Amino acid sequence: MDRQYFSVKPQDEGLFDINSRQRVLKFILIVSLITFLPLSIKNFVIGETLLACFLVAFELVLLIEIIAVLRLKHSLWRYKPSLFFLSISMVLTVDSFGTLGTYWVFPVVVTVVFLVPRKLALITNGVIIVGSIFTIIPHQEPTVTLRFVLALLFSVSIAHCVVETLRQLQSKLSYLSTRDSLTGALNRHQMEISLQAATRKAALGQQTCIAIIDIDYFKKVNDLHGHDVGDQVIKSVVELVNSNSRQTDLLFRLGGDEFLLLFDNTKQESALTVTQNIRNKTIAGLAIQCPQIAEVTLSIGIAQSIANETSEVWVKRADMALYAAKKAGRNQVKVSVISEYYPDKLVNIQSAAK
Ligand SMILES: Nc1nc2c(ncn2[C@@H]2O[C@H](COP(=O)(O)OP(=O)(O)OP(=O)(O)O)[C@@H](O)[C@H]2O)c(=O)[nH]1
Repeated sequence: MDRQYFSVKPQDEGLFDINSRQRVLKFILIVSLITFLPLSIKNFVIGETLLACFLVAFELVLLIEIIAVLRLKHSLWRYKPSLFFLSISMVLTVDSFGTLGTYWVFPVVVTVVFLVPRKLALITNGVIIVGSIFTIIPHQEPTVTLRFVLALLFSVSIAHCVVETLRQLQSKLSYLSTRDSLTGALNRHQMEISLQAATRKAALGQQTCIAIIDIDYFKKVNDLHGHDVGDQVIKSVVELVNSNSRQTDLLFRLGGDEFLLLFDNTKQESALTVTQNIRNKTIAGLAIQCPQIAEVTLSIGIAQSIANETSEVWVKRADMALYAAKKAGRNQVKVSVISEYYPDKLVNIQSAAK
């Protein structure tokens, strides 16, 4: 169950999440100012004007990009211009200073592997490595150039292996820390984050819905057939909900046999159709996957978002609709309708089609 929201392609991203990335970016900015700014001034003074200009351009673009990330929380150009100026600066450094210039290439290519998303790192390092090999040839004996090439490839390969291992570990950890281990549904912490985001969107006028889904008389399933069959029923319900909702809808396990489905930008009528469909398919679907279970049904409570409502109240309304569905005899969907006296008379529970 790789829902779009959480398949943020960690493998393709830089190694750091947005919070640690902010700390790393500040550090990079300080280090690059301390190292590259004096270098640019020195190159202006000794007459290496082209190299000095590229270093200044790199510093400037990086400065703008990092400030944008820190302030706006997103990158302006995904670091492409700064990486372009950096790669050209490296090639020009080797061209101007020969072997001395190659000393800069090693830390730069390794840093690029660690900090830049995989594809961009490959392109940047490709330009730096190929460019510096061609420019070092006139400065060096072929055997020395060969050593330089081998040492460079060795450094990049080792860095690449380490980063790939870390990315895979990061990806596994991120999966484990966001999911419920039995069903693979997202956990409560993720639910709080997603509901906060949804309420912010609701405040801006985008309406969406949540549905709380609960298996009816689930205790009896455990009591009659055992805990393992109970687990299988829970997993089957999750599979059914996932296969009957969109990739952009998110399913969270609230606990036990209760789940919350957050619809992406969906009106109440559509949420009702989807949940009715899930409810209808549950009985047939479970009969195939858990043949020992005669019948398992679902009760569902739906609530549409309201501008400036807290996520707690929104969930509470869905929960009240679910309670009404249980009270009305189970195996049905109920929708929470806002009374005109909201929030004093919080909700009316309106019966939906059985
Ligand atoms: N097999 C299994 N059972 C669980 C799990 N988590 C909670 N339960 C059981 O699920 C049952 C939940 O029952 P309730 O929701 O309180 O009640 P119910 O029998 O479903 O009845 P209604 O919800 O009122 O229709 C309890 O017996 C829990 O012990 C789990 O991970 N696996």
